[in-house]
Amino acid sequence: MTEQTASFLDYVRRNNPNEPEFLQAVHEVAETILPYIEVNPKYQDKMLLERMVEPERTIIFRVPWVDDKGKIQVNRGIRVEFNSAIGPYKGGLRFHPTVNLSILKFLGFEQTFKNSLTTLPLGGGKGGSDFDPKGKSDNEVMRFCQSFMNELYRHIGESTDIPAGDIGIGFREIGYMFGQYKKLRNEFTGILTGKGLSYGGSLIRPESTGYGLVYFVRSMLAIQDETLKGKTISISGSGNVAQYACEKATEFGAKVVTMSDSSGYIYDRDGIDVDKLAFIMELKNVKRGRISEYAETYKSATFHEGRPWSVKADIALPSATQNELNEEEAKLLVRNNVIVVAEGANMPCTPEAIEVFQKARVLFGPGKAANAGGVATSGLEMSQNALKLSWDREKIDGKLVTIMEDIHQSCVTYGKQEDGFVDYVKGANIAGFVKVADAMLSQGVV
Ligand SMILES: NC(=O)C1=CN([C@@H]2O[C@H](COP(=O)(O)OP(=O)(O)OC[C@H]3O[C@@H](n4cnc5c(N)ncnc54)[C@H](OP(=O)(O)O)[C@@H]3O)[C@@H](O)[C@H]2O)C=CC1
Ligand SMILES: O=C(O)CCC(=O)C(=O)O
Repeated sequence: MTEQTASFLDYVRRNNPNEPEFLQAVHEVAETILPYIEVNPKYQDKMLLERMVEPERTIIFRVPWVDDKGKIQVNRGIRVEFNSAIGPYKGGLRFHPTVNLSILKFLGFEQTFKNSLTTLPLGGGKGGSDFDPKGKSDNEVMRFCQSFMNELYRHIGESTDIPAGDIGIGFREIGYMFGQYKKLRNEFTGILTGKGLSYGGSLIRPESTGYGLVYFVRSMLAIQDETLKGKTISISGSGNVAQYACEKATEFGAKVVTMSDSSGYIYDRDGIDVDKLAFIMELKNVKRGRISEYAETYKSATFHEGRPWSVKADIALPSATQNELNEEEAKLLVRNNVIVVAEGANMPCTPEAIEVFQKARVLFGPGKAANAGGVATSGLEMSQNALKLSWDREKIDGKLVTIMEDIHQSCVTYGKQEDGFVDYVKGANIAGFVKVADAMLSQGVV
């Protein structure tokens, strides 16, 4: 680490004590952006990174609700409106007991760069609550979502801030929040993305993060003259991103052998085919069950505690949560000859794990590039809402493919080393930074 980076990180640490995830995300960006600023006079002495690490606004609020026993419960709601230089704040909401300011700030900071990479006019934001939807009845989830929106509605709008889903939020939660917003404002506008098709949602949005991830991996492999056909893939998570990454990878001829949840992972030596994936979708999205039930149903599969990274695979797609793949697990993957690791989740690999991959010359796709297909398709949902029309699947999927290929090209442009190896971390950070920085310079000190 250079002296300049160390001193910048000291400054960020002092201003944001007890926020380890936020500091981790800033560290990764600072290591590539500060040297870039150093050789680009246009960006010097403008305090650009200092401004970018400070959210434009953070809203913290009480979310009281009544459970099915008539008892009053209280959770905390947060929305971090990080950066609006290139468009209105855009980013998901997460409902999970681990949610805190550090996690939402790391997500909002990353989102700013990711949204810039999509080429769409989207600023960065993130929000959520420490509410745990797991084990709650539909009515409890509805009452919580309504209470959450009772405060959030003041701060969002189709040209201001447009939240969406993330961990713990699917169609059900988006629907309840949309309904409450409409009731409070008496207006039908696209203030959330990831909506149901019957009230302004977009085709392909549910599939887009997982599909986009696989399109990105296809581009990474293509520059090595490789394809997905016949590759073995290890995926973590069994939620939205993991499910559709599995679907598209299988369609492209790969064999997905693992999926997981917070209780452990399943290994299916024959691969998770279309029918088995349909079982997982029903299990996770409708029955809200545990992944271990897969191994009770399919003889080719076994259930294990822990995480799937000891399983031999050509490609690893961590798609559950932050810091779910550490240095030791990275070494295991490298020992098993992994050739590509691409992040479906946000920051799933620890900095030490990333170093292991890069030293071993494993192609490593950071989340802000590899999982940008979700927010990009949210941008397409916003366009359709503004135009008051709906595009068909082919059109949206075609745009998603183009966006992911463009993001990949931006990473290559800014990240290709002299020996031809592509440092996707550097490429994604610089490409994301340049557009936001240029807009901030044009708009003055605001
Ligand atoms: N949805 C989207 O469009 C996008 C999502 N992402 C990122 O992708 C990741 C997954 O999101 P998504 O699929 O939407 O979320 P879901 O809620 O649909 O699924 C999350 C999955 O991760 C597992 N998980 C959550 N926390 C942990 C944990 N601490 N340890 C192990 N497993 C865990 C869950 O298991 P369990 O059921 O046991 O909790 C579940 O299988 C997140 O990092 C999110 O930020 C990134 C871009 C867009
Ligand atoms: O679609 C969106 O706005 C949110 C996507 C998201 O939260 C993410 O990219 O991490």
